Amino acid sequence: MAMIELQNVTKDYGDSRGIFNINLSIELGEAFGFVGTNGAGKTTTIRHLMGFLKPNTGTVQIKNLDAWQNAAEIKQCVGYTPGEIAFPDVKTGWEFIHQQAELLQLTDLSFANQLIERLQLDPSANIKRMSKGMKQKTAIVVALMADPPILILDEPTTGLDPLMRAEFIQIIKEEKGKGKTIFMSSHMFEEIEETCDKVAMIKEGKIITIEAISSIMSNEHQQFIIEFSNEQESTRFMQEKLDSVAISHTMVSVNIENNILNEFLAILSTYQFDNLTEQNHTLQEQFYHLYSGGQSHD
Ligand SMILES: Nc1ncnc2c1ncn2[C@@H]1O[C@H](COP(=O)(O)OP(=O)(O)OP(=O)(O)O)[C@@H](O)[C@H]1O
Repeated sequence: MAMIELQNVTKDYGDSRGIFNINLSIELGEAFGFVGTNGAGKTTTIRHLMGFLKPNTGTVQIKNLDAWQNAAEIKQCVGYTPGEIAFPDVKTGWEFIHQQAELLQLTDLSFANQLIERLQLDPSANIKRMSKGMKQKTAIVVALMADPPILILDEPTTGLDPLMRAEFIQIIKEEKGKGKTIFMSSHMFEEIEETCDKVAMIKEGKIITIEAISSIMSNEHQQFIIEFSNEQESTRFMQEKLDSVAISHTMVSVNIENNILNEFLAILSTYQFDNLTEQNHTLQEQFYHLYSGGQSHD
């Protein structure tokens, strides 16, 4: 069952800015990562999920409810951290936490207290004087404290130091273990690798790939960087029917399925090259490959 579903969603801000024909489906209990460069369209997509934006075309649904029309109802079952945290007019972290608890009709703050302790947050601090990391921690506590079945997190670890980021990852793993459906954008590839089942990459407002993390990390394909002896050789190699991307005038990144490895090596032996290195299978490597290659997933 899809808990979060976007079908053909477009929000066109003009000048090729916005999001275009977005299709995403996040199943019950799935942790789904969302990555892309600055301005790629992550926050715009997430704001549609929260019913803050109405799409020009297409449908956005959470638990089969229209995200725009049923925004109030949806908020009761979604924990959300915004990309840009702006607190209402409250003095302290505690005041904000209590105010949000009241809105959620939450009387038991024991989980909030556990999170506060684990994230080493001092909620008595003046909210206006809080550092970016402290504000982020406060937003995380509020998003998670009512134990909602769906978490929508827009770059939740921005501003957290490495220790706190590790603690956050642990918390998210535990939330996933409870069966939560999680949609999380991030610039941190490792945290998506560690927590998510699937990842979608967005580039210039369009989804360029959706893949299982396990398949990205698997050894079904290999990624090589070849440094050719000169530009002519690299240009000639780019004509081969292989999944290649030029990194520089003489360097090429190539994705090779294991079953054509021998064929690839035979082809390569007809070229002059100075260096051949195998890359690790990581989300970061996949991201660079697709971003420079510009594959589309319409
Ligand atoms: N209200 C708006 N009016 C006009 N353009 C907008 C508006 N909101 C966003 N955009 C543009 O839409 C594009 C996508 O922006 P968005 O904030 O969704 O990107 P992002 O992937 O979240 O980026 P970042 O990683 O920097 O947070 C950008 O080109 C942005 O300038």
